[in-house]
Amino acid sequence: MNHLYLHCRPGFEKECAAEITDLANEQGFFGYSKTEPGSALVSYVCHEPDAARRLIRSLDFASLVFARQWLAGPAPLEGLDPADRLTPLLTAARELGDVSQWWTETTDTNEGKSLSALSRKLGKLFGRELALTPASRWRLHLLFLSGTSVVVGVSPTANSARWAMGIPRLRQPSQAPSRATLKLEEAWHHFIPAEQWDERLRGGMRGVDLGAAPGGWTWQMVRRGMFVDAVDNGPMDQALMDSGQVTHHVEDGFVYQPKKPVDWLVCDIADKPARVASMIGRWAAQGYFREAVFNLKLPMKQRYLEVKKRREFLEAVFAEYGLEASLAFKQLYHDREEVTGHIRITR
Ligand SMILES: C[S@@+](CC[C@H](N)C(=O)[O-])C[C@H]1O[C@@H](n2cnc3c(N)ncnc32)[C@H](O)[C@@H]1O
Repeated sequence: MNHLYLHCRPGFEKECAAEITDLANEQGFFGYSKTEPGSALVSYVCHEPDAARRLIRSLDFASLVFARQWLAGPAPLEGLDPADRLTPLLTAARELGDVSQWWTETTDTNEGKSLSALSRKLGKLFGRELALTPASRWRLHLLFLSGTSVVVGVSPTANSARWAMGIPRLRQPSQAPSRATLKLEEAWHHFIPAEQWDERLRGGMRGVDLGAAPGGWTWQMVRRGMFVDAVDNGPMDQALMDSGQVTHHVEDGFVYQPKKPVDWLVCDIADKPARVASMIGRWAAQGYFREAVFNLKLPMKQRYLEVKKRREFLEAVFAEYGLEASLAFKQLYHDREEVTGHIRITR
């Protein structure tokens, strides 16, 4: 197996391909990326015949910005006979060794949506035949590219997204003041392990939300029992203000300073990525927060390079101020022309 397949947001294939090529090369894996604009899928084909499984183990999935999910496998099975697709799928799956679970997937495209009924139907039949090994650290993916072409691959359960296609099934909470609320919820799911939520998203914590109106992100913090300073010239949702846990500051988020350090800084201001990163860097240098989630709106061109530059900038700030911090970026499912950053200061 020499293919590494990466799901991404449609329209971001170029970024996803550039990123995997760089990261694979850094680890000494050589190959080439294949993709089509709008396909929501990138294949990185390793020159060495059996390298994909080693590659998916040596890279840290969390370090990829533009990949939502990934799997390693051989070239796609093509020309499947609609009269019996199951037999070749099972044969290909068994060749990949023990797995503890399996998923059917499509790409995140209209074509993918049109295949979801078929993939579910075949998946049911497949699941009855495939024996699982609960102790295995591998998961099987059946990625339907068309009715007759399927990728059969595997991903390490501990080094991949927790959701099929990397798409979390989050429900829009009916009381939340905006749809943007799901961006912060997804960010927390992505960046904070479930078993650490009670410690890192605790009631009584203090948060600042820059660019808060109408309050979708503030609402998430309030729901966790936090007290929030919400900074925005625009109006905040009244029911949220009635919670008594929110103070609205009608101020410029780039100028606002907290009176005391806070546990959480979140920022959803749509502005130049360099301006947002520089403000986040200043807050970090001054020790104003312990964890931060922020959005960087990406320009139309050089989006991969832009994220790289912002990462380097923030890492330079951490080094200059002697901060121990983890920094990660991800283009989340609920992100559009943007990526979400996360910082955790550990010392
Ligand atoms: C995408 S909306 C935020 C949505 C919010 N996160 C939610 O979940 O409801 C961006 C907000 O940033 C605010 N904004 C833009 N520039 C700002 C600035 N310099 N300071 C503070 N807020 C700003 C806008 O008024 C707008 O309400």
